[in-house]
Formats: sequence, C-alpha cells, structure tokens
Amino acid sequence: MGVEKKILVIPGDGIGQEVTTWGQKVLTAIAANYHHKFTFEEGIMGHVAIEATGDPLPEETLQKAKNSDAILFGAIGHAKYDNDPTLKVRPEQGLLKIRKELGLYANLRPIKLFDELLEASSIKPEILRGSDILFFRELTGDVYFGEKKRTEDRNTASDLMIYHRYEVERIARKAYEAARNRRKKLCSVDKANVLEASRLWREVMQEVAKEYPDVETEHMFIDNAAMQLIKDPKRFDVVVTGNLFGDILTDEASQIAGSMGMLASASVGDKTGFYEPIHGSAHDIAGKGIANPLASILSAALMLDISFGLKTESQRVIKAVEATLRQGYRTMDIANKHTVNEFIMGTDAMGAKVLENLN
Ligand SMILES: NC(=O)C1=CN([C@@H]2O[C@H](COP(=O)(O)OP(=O)(O)OC[C@H]3O[C@@H](n4cnc5c(N)ncnc54)[C@H](O)[C@@H]3O)[C@@H](O)[C@H]2O)C=CC1
Ligand SMILES: CC(C)CC(=O)C(=O)O
Ligand SMILES: [Mg+2]
Repeated sequence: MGVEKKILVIPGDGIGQEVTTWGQKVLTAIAANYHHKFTFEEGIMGHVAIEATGDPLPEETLQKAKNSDAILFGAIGHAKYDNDPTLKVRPEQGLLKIRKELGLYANLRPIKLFDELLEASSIKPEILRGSDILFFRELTGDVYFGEKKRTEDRNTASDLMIYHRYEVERIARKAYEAARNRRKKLCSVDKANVLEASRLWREVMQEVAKEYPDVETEHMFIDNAAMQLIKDPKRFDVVVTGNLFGDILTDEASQIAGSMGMLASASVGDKTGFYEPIHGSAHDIAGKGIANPLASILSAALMLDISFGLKTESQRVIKAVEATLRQGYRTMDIANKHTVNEFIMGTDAMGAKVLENLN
C-alpha cells in the first residue's frame, strides 16, 4: 500500500473550473497506478463563494484547507469586479486571506521550458534554449498586505509596501537552499535605489548570503531584471524577490515557457502546501473550453513532489506532459503558427491526452 493523503480541491472561477478538473484527474490516475489513497474534498473561493455565501473565503473552506494534506487550486476573479473598482468585497481577498492564514510565504514558480515549445514563444529559440529558472516570490508581505488607505474625499490612496526582517530572512534561506541543489546562482531582485522596504530586503539578503558562500549572489533592480529576463533568460538560475515584483516578473517569464497556461506553482510555508497555476481566471477565454490545462497538471506534479515526497510519480506526470507535446498536441496558446505537425485541441482533449500518456 502507498500513502494516504487528503486533498482539498478549490477550482474557483472562470478557467479555474475548467483546468483544475485535469489536475485532479491526473492525481487520481497516479493514485491508481501507484496504489496510493488520495481522498478529495471540494471547497469554494472567489466569485463563486461570494455569490453563494457573501464571503470570498468562507470559514468552511478555510477549515477544510487547514485539515487537508495539500490543496489544488485553480484561479479566482470575475470581470464584474475588475470593471468596478469600488466594490468592497472582492474574489482576490479570498486568495490573499488563505495564503496568509496558511502561512504560505514562499511561492515557487519554476519556469520550465519544454524543448517541444521552443518555437511556440515569441522569443527567439536561440535565446530561449537551455533556460531553466526557479522563482521564489515572497507571498505574505509587501503592498498586498500593507495598510491600505483612501482619504475621506476619495482623491488620494496608498498601499503600504512593508517588509519585516524575519520575512526576508525566511524566503532568502528557502531560495539559497534551492540554489545549492541547482546551478548555485541566486539573483535577488529589488528596487533598493528608491524604496526603503527594498533597502531592508537587500541588507538582509546580503547577510544571509554569507551563510551560503558556495552560491554566487547577484543583486539586481527590478527594472533591469525585467529587461534581462527577456534579453538573456539563461543567465538566471534561482531568482528571489518580493510579492509584487515576483507577481509581475513571473507573468513576463511565462513567455520563456511559451504561455501562461504552462506555468505551475507551489506555495509553501508553515504546513499545508497550496498548488496552483500562476494564471488567473482569464475572462477572455473562460467558458470556451480552450484553456490550457497543463499548468494545473504540472501543479499536481509539484504537489506529488513537494508535499508528498513522491518524486517518481511527479516525474511520471512531467514525462506524460512531455510525451503529449512531443506527439504534437497543443492548446491554442502554445500552437506554433509555422508548424503543420500539430493537432490543436481544447482543454478536455488535451487533458485526456496527458492521461493516456500516464497509463
Ligand atoms: N491566482 C489567481 O487566482 C489570479 C487571479 N487573477 C484574476 O483573474 C482575472 C483575469 O486576470 P488577467 O489579468 O486577465 O490574467 P489571466 O492570467 O487570467 O490571463 C492573462 C492572459 O493569459 C491567458 N491565459 C491565462 N491562462 C491561460 C491558460 N491556462 N490557457 C490559455 N491562455 C491562458 C488569458 O487568456 C489572458 O489573455 C482577474 O479577475 C484577476 O484578478 C489574476 C491572476 C492570478
Ligand atoms: C490575484 C492576485 C491576488 C494574485 C496574483 O496575481 C498571483 O498570485 O499571481
Ligand atoms: Mg499574478
């Protein structure tokens, strides 16, 4: 008998609901193939939760999350809120709250480029070939959690960018430990030439760097990093940065992997791991059945590895994704307009191909 795990599935909104089912199906197939027992519970969050209960993160979902071994999440968000910034209760509050409540301070975002997708990106293949970056985005601090203010006349607003030493220290150590097991290069990204919170960030990074003399450390300003990432992605190994900069840089970095629909993530911290694609609920394609399910499937692979220590099973999922791409199967976002040997398909057909390759 293998391991027994309780997994909470939170599909959320928009394409979150369309893709998460494939992450779950892959976990179910792995459990069957390797004689593990995964039991699934479902929870609501985001717009669907506001509609059902008035709360973007109902207490029931939070309790289920706290009682589970890992969480597979889709995405939250609805055009209604994006178009009306005055709404007070918002889907994103649910995601921010669960990250804080579960102490998920480190968001790992691997930028994995499958060779089969070299031609799918708008970046030249010779620049991309060999790129392999692991982002550590700090996830429970920064402007997302600092005090928010609006003056009574509503004409002035502010979000406090705040970091505490311990928050920087703990993400720094996680990133350095990972760098030690990779190519031993770490780039810390900040805006220390302007921001006091970034000056603290850099100070602490410089201190922690002394504990890892075997790792080559580089400090880079965010504006330069955004440019270098596209100019020469191969120069990066591990990148560690704050919540806001990491959010933006990793959407940019998705173009190294070919699409937002390819990037998985793991949020870890005190206890339960939380696994989700980096993308949102994608109003522009929601309901059309064309979203790429691979980010959710690769998030499931991260769960198997990081939360359950099932490395063979995790690799098996990655190999199944690789095989699917090698066979020429593509969702719209990763189709290469110059190649005829591709079969363009929707979410469910693509997910089914991965399942076939797993069995
Ligand atoms: N973690 C989360 O739940 C996140 C939620 N959001 C929310 O999602 C909503 C939409 O936000 P956007 O800025 O449009 O970002 P988004 O990530 O949802 O979409 C950005 C672009 O990438 C494409 N895309 C994303 N995932 C894809 C996939 N799996 N397959 C194919 N194409 C894909 C979309 O079609 C869109 O053109 C907003 O309400 C936002 O607040 C945004 C980012 C993260
Ligand atoms: C929707 C936000 C709360 C977060 C976001 O964009 C992300 O985590 O990538
Ligand atoms: Mg984002």
